[in-house]
Amino acid sequence: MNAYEVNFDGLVGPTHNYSGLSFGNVASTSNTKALANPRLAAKQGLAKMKALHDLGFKQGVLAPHERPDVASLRRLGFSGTDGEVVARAAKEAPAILAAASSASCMWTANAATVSPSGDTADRRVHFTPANLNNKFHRSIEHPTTRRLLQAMFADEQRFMVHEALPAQMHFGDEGAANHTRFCAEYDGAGVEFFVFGAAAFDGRYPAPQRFPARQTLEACQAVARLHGLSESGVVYAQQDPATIDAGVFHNDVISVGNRNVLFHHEKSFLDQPRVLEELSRKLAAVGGHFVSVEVPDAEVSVAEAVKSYLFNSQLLSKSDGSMIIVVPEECRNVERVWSYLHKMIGSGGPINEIRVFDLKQSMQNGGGPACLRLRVALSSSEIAAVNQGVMMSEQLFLTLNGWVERHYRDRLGGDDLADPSLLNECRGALDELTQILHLGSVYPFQQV
Ligand SMILES: N=C(N)NCCC[C@H](NC(=O)CCC(=O)O)C(=O)O
Repeated sequence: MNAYEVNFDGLVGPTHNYSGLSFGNVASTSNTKALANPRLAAKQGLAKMKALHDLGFKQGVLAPHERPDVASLRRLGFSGTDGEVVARAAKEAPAILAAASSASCMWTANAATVSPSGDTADRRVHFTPANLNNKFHRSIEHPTTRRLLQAMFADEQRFMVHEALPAQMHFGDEGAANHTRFCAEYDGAGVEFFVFGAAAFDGRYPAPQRFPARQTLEACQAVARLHGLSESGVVYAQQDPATIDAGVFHNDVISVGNRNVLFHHEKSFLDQPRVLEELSRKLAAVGGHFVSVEVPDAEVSVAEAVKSYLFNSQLLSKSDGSMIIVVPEECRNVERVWSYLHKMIGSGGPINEIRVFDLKQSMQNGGGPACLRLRVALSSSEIAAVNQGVMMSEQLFLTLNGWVERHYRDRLGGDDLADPSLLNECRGALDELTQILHLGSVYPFQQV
C-alpha cells in the first residue's frame, strides 16, 4: 500500500464554551450556559490524536482560530481599540460576542471537503473550505481555515485549496461531515458520496420542517465541479428530512464510511436501496466491493443514535483489512447501542474492534470523534509534501500538552467572554502555536 488516510484533528481553542448557538443540534441547545473547561477539552482531543498515532495511524493537527473574532465584530459596527470592540459587544450584544468567541473550528469534519488525487481531473488533492453558512458563528471560520490549509498543504503541484463557495443559503456547505469517499485501497480512484439536506433551486426535493437543512444539493455539485470529479465517481443522496428534524444536523451523525464499508442507520437516506445500489455499482467499476452495515431502527432508534453518537465514529483500517470503530463514551451509556456494538464486532463483519474515548467537553456541543477530524487520503509522496510541523509525534504531543497547560483556563462561562484579557490570552497562545506547528502568520492579528 502506497497511500494512507491521514486524520487532521482540530485542536480545541482556548475559548471553548457552551453558548447554545446551533439550533437543530440537540446537544448544543441543551447545554446552553453550562460551564466549560477549555483545558480539559483540548487535552481530551489531544489524547485521542496521540492514541491513534500510537496505534500506527497517521495523525495531524489543525490549529484553532483567533477568538473572539474582532474583525467580524468590527464588520457589525463595534468600534474602537480591540479591547473596546470586545467591551462594546459584551455590553450591547452579548449573544453576538458569544458567537464571535466560539471555538467551533475544533470540528474539522466541517473545515473542508477533500478529494484525493486519485479522483480529480488534474491529479492534485483538492480542498474546498466549507462556508458553514447556516450559522453565523461557523460562517466566520472559512477564511482562516483556508489560510491554515494553505500553510499545511502549500505545494501547488500536489495540492489545490479553493475558496469557499458563495456565502449564501443556496450554497450552504458543511464540508466533509456530509461527504464520504469509498475506495478499494486509499490509492487509485474512488467514489465520492455527497449527502445533502435540501435542494435550493429545485422544489421537487422535500425539506425538513423543524430544523434547518444545512447542506444543499447545489453546494455538493459545485464542490464536485471544482474538484474535477467524474460523474462515474460521484453519488449524491438526500438525507431523510425526518432525521434532520430528529436532531441529525449532519450526515455524520447517522452514517460513517471507510474504504469499501458504509456503517449507517436504516433511516439515513431517502430512497436508501437506490443509494446503496448506486454506491455498489460505481465502487465495483473502480475495483471495490461495497459493504453496507445497516443498523435496523428496531435495534437502535434515531433518537438513540443522536444521544450516543454511535455513527459519529471513526472507522480505521488495520493492516489485515479489518476495521476499528472509535466511539465516544456516550455509546457505553446507551444500553442498546452498547449491546449492538458488541454484537456487531462479533458478527464476522468488517468492523471487529471498539475503542472508546472520553470526549465529553466536545460532545456537549454535539461534536463526537468523527466531527473532530478531517480525513485526507494521501500517497506517500503527498504526505512527504505536507508541512511536517503539523504531524503528530511523541514530541509534538508533549509540546502541545504543555502549551495547553500554560495558556488555557479550566473554567469558562458566558460571563467570562466579556473579560478583555481573554483576547490577549488567546492571541499569545496562538502566536506561540504558529511557531510550534511551523505555520507562519495565518491569523489576522499577526498580519497587522
Ligand atoms: N457533526 C459534525 N461533523 N460536527 C459537529 C459540529 C458541532 C457544532 N456545534 C456548535 O457549533 C455548538 C457551539 C455552541 O453552541 O456553543 C455545530 O453545530 O456545527
